[in-house]
Amino acid sequence: MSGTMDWCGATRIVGARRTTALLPLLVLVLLLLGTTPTVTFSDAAAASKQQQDPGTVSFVLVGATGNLAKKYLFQSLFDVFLGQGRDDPQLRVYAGARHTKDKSWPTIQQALAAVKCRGRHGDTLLTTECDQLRHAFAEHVQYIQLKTEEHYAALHDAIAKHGETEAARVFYLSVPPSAYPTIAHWIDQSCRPGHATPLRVALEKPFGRDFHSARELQAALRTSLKPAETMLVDHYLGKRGVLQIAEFARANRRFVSTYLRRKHVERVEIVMKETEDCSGRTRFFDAYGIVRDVMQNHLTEVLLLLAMDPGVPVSFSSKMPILSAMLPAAPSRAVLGQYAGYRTHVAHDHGEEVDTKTPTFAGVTLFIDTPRWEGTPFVMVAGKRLSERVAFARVRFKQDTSMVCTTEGCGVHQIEYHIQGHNKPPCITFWGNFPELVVPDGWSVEHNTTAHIALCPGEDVGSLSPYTELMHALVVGDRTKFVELDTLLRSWQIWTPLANTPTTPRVYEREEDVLFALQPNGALAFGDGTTPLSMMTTTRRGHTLAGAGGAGGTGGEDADSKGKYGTANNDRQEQAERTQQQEQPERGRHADEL
Ligand SMILES: O=P(O)(O)OC[C@H]1O[C@@H](O)[C@H](O)[C@@H](O)[C@@H]1O
Repeated sequence: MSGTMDWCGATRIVGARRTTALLPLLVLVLLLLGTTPTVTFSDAAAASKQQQDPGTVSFVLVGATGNLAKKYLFQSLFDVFLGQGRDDPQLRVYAGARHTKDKSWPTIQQALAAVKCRGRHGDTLLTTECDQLRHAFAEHVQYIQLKTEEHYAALHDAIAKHGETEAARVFYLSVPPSAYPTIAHWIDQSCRPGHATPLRVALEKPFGRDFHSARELQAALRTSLKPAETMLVDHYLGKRGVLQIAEFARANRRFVSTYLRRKHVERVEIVMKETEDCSGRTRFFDAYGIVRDVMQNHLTEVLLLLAMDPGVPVSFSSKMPILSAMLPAAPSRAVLGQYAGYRTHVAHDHGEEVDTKTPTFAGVTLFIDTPRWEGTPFVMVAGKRLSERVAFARVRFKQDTSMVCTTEGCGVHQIEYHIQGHNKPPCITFWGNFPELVVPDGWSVEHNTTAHIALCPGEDVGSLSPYTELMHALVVGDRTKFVELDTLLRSWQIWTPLANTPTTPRVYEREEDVLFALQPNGALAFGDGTTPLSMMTTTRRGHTLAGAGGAGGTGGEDADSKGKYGTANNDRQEQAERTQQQEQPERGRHADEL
């Protein structure tokens, strides 16, 4: 049920009840118009047969002995398995790797034995019940060697042998991207399902390292797979904190389209800070750098969700107009840094000194040339070995905007979309005098002081980890949580000018060394290490963008302060604890690093 909330926090229930009341009227109108579809006996029989047999989803995990599979994919498949109802297609998992079964199977068995019962369907189970389910899941997993085309043909036969109605055939390629074209070719030639069964092939990042390499990879795949058959994974699209952006906008279309636009917004900040360094993974990282590693993909997706028209569903058609209107990321509007010690890590991983200029930190201003956003800076910040692990997006409003000023004056007025960090569940926090907000279905309202309010998404089935969300989406065929090849290419077009321009990054010992300021023309400039400048601070008051006015960076401080979640009920507390567990950073999670 939706509710609207005025600024003082009074919630009035609207929406759902009104829709229910209108239903009989709608049916009557349809009947009078004669538009009700006629259901024949055979349709009904077919429908009921279909209802009885939802079929089986064949889920082929290619690279099943790799890190990603061990750490995330088997667990997420188990989460999906636990959440399945009687009407859902059953899951049959084919775990594939290049070696023979006797070599690979022990690793897979270990991964299967380690899966946990968690989430709404798992948390309340007794140990014995969980053991039984783990066992039942393992029964649904079978090993298949996948090294040659013949192996793919054998897989095809093995699937057919079960004689089940195949609801979908899914391949998850957790292998180095250089192997994608060959595997896609083998799938196309020897392991395609019948015409009635959809084929979905999920591909991990990195997909290219610039526009040209991504286009080449796309062309190589297009000879084997149709665009509708490829689903590009960006695990940020499975994060609760990212999913909430579009959910909020959907329920608050009027608010978003009225106030989240250049007239009111001073700037938008998208920040992802990590405490981890790159030691042990510079063989991958040094060839990519922070811009390619997280900005071109994760943070661009967050930007798109914030900037897109709230009235349309998340899809190619909602993202592409924004991407098409984005100006290329220009070196003149960027600051780049490299943490001190990075070269030592590279030398250690490569076994020799390398004169590397790869950035491990970047701040970049982007502009979207549309009537809604023209001239509004979207400032992205990402970096390794910084002071805290946190990710958020923040909309800062102009100080002269009446809608964000109260009779007491204009303080800091902003909306912060918390994605992760600070051991807090994802919520959207509002500072300022905002007009009516709609509380989306299943969300809760958290009050702190009269000045702050947060809308928090409820816990959804499948929202345990981003990979669970994505696995579920793959099984049901929900493309909205994946990246389309064409939008990816456009994103590379935007980022390639910056990613491919040689630069000398500023070496930083501490985060203070890379604080920067936004100039009126959108350019960014580093400070001298003592002047408080940056918007990337979430925990300290007083750090502000030069020239932006007002105290910056108050979001985290207030949200962290005592009492913010002090009234939280147990559910939310548990959710925070789970968030904490998930927030342990992972190293080398992607296919390239297996
Ligand atoms: O924020 P998360 O979920 O830990 O993801 C961040 C990671 O995302 C990956 O895509 C990058 O390759 C890593 O460098 C980065 O650390």
